[in-house]
Amino acid sequence: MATYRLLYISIEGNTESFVQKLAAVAESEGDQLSLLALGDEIDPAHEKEPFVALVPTYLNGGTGTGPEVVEIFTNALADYIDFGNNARYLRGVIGSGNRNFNDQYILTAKRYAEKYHVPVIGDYELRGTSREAEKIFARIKETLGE
Ligand SMILES: Cc1cc2nc3c(=O)[nH]c(=O)nc-3n(C[C@H](O)[C@H](O)[C@H](O)COP(=O)(O)O)c2cc1C
Repeated sequence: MATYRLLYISIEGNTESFVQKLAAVAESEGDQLSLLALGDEIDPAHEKEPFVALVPTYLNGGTGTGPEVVEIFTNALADYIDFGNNARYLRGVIGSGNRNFNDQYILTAKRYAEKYHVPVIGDYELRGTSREAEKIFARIKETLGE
C-alpha cells in the first residue's frame, strides 16, 4: 500500500469530483491519497514529500495563448507551490478545462509545466470519467513512485 500526495484547487467542484474518482480508484487498488485542497483560507506550509498538482483552467482576456491571457481564481494554488521549497517537490501536473476554449484548453497546467519544469501527466474535461481516473491514477503512481 502506498500513499500519494495530491494538491488541487476547485472553484466550482469539478476538480473535487475528479479527485473523489481518483480516491475511489486508489482505494480499489489498496492505495491512499494524501489530499490538500487549496484556497485563500489555507495557510502556507512546507511540503515534505513529492506531490502532483491538479490544475483547472480559469483565464480571461485574449483569445489565444499570448501573455495577455490572465489567471483568475487559481492563484492560491500557484502561491502555495511557490512558498518556501514546495516547488522542489512538484513532480507533475494534471490539467483540466473545457475543450470549448480551444487553444486555451488546459493552458494553466501547460504554463505550470513550463514554469516548474515538470510534465503534464494527464488531462480531462470538467468532472472527468472513471476511466480517465484509472488512467491518470496509473500516471500518478509512475510519477510519484510505488
Ligand atoms: C471564467 C471561466 C474561465 C475558464 N477558462 C478556461 C480556459 O481558458 N481553458 C479551459 O480549458 N477551461 C476553462 N474554463 C473551464 C474550467 O477550467 C472547467 O470548468 C473546470 O472543470 C473548473 O474546475 P472546478 O469546477 O474544479 O473549479 C473556464 C471556466 C470559467 C468559469
